[in-house]
Amino acid sequence: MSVHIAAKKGDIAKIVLQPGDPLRAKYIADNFLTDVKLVSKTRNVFYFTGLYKGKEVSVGASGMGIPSIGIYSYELFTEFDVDTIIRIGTCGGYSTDLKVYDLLNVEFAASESTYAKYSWEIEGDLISHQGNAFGLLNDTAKELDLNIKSTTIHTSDVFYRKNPGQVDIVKKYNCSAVEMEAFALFANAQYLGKNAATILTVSDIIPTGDEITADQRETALTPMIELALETAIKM
Ligand SMILES: O=P(O)(O)O[C@H]1O[C@H](CO)[C@@H](O)[C@H]1O
Ligand SMILES: O=c1cc[nH]c(=O)[nH]1
Repeated sequence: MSVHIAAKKGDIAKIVLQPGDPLRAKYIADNFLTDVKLVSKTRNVFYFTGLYKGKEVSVGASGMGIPSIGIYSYELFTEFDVDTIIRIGTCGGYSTDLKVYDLLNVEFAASESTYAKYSWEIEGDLISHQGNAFGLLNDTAKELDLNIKSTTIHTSDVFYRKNPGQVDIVKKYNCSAVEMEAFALFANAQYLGKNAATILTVSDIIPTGDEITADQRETALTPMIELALETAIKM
C-alpha cells in the first residue's frame, strides 16, 4: 500500500499499462482482461489486475500531467516492484503530417518542465524511453501489421495556450505531437533503472482542429491497447 495506491504488495503485476484516463483503464479491464481484480480505488483512480492470454497485467490511470504521473509511476516502481510501465495515451499532432488515429511510439520526450531536474537532478530538456519496451513495441507492431511511427514528442504542462503552433522546444526538437506525461515517466524510470515506454494515438490535429470525441478517447483506441497487451505478454 502506498500513499496513492491502496493495493497490497503482490496485487500489482510486474507490467502496468497506464492511460491518463481512469475510464480507459476500466474499459481495458472490462474488455481485454480476464480474472480481473480491482486492487485500488484510492481517489477513484482504479487499478485493476487481470490476465491477458494467461499473462498477469495491471492497468490503472496516471491522471493528467507531469505531477500526477510522477506520483503514480514512482509509487508503482518503488512500492509495488513494477518493472515496466507502458503509457497508452492520446496526443495532439503539431502538423498535418499526422492524422487522427495515427499511432506513435515515443523515442524521446522534450519538455520545459523542471520535474526531472528537481526530482532526480537529471539535467536537460530531452529524455529517452527507458529499457527494452520501446523496441518490443515496434517489433510487435510489425507482427500485427500496425503502422507505428517512432518519434520525438513534446510533454507540456500546458493544454490551452495563446499561440498553440509557436512553441520554442517544439521547433528545437522538431516534435511531432504534444501530450502531458511521458517526460516524467521516462525521468522516473531512468532514475530508478526501470523500463518505460509511451505509445500514443493522435486524438487531434492542432492546425486543423480535427479531433476524435471524448467517448472515442475512452474506447476507440483498440489498436494501441492490443499493441500494448501483445507486447506485455513478451515481457
Ligand atoms: O489521453 P491521456 O492519456 O490522458 O493523454 C493526453 O490527454 C490529456 C489531455 O486531454 C493529457 O493527459 C494528455 O497527455
Ligand atoms: O496533451 C494533449 C493531448 C491531446 N491533444 C493536445 O492538444 N494535447
